[in-house]
Amino acid sequence: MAQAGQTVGLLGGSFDPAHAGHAHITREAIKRFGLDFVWWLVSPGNPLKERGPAPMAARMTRARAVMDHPKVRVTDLETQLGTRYTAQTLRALRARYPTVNFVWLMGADNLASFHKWQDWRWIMENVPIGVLARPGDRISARRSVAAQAYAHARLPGVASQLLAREGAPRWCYINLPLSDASSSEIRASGAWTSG
Ligand SMILES: Nc1ncnc2c1ncn2[C@@H]1O[C@H](COP(=O)(O)OP(=O)(O)OP(=O)(O)O)[C@@H](O)[C@H]1O
Ligand SMILES: O=C(O)c1ccc[n+]([C@@H]2O[C@H](COP(=O)([O-])O)[C@@H](O)[C@H]2O)c1
Repeated sequence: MAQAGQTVGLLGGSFDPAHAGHAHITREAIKRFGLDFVWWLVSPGNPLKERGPAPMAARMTRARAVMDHPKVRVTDLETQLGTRYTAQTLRALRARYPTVNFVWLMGADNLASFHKWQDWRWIMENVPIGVLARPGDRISARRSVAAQAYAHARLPGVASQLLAREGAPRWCYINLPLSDASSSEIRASGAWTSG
């Protein structure tokens, strides 16, 4: 799926359902971080969420309809690898694709709670992280435990093109036109049947 030396952004999510906000941040990440590809990792289930998501097949089908782009692959890699926690997924992907430069991508809401993730310091130390602005979370994310603990590793937004090549620990917060799309709102509206 990728060749030696290429840069691949990983956007993990429940995608329950995928929406225009996911497509928007993916296109922005490709441009701003200069990525060769982005792989969407459609999660078997977020370890921190109690409610199970809609069936995998339905989420994959919807994700492919929302994100049709030559540089983006919608994958069930976490199901294939048997991993649920991001640190485990990243270890497994690095072992499987040792010559690919991975970048973890996430919305600002996830930086705000990143210090609750399993082995979050290992992730910071080993994989560059691109953080995409999201309405409501811009300030809390930049003041978060992870942002403060790794303030020294922050790459300014104007230098975002370097993120994938510079090596960890390195994270970069980018401002972008905001999208207020969210899966929970779509579920609450009744437009998507959850599992
Ligand atoms: N509108 C958005 N702007 C910026 N980032 C987003 C947006 N929507 C989702 N993301 C990011 O995309 C990734 C996957 O998101 P996820 O599948 O959890 O969707 P969600 O809309 O956040 O779902 P929920 O509302 O159920 O929490 C996360 O890193 C999340 O922060
Ligand atoms: O590894 C963890 O501890 C962890 C905790 C919460 C979320 N994640 C990952 O973050 C991504 C976004 O999750 P979600 O449920 O907000 O779509 C998805 O890939 C999850 O597996 C990972």
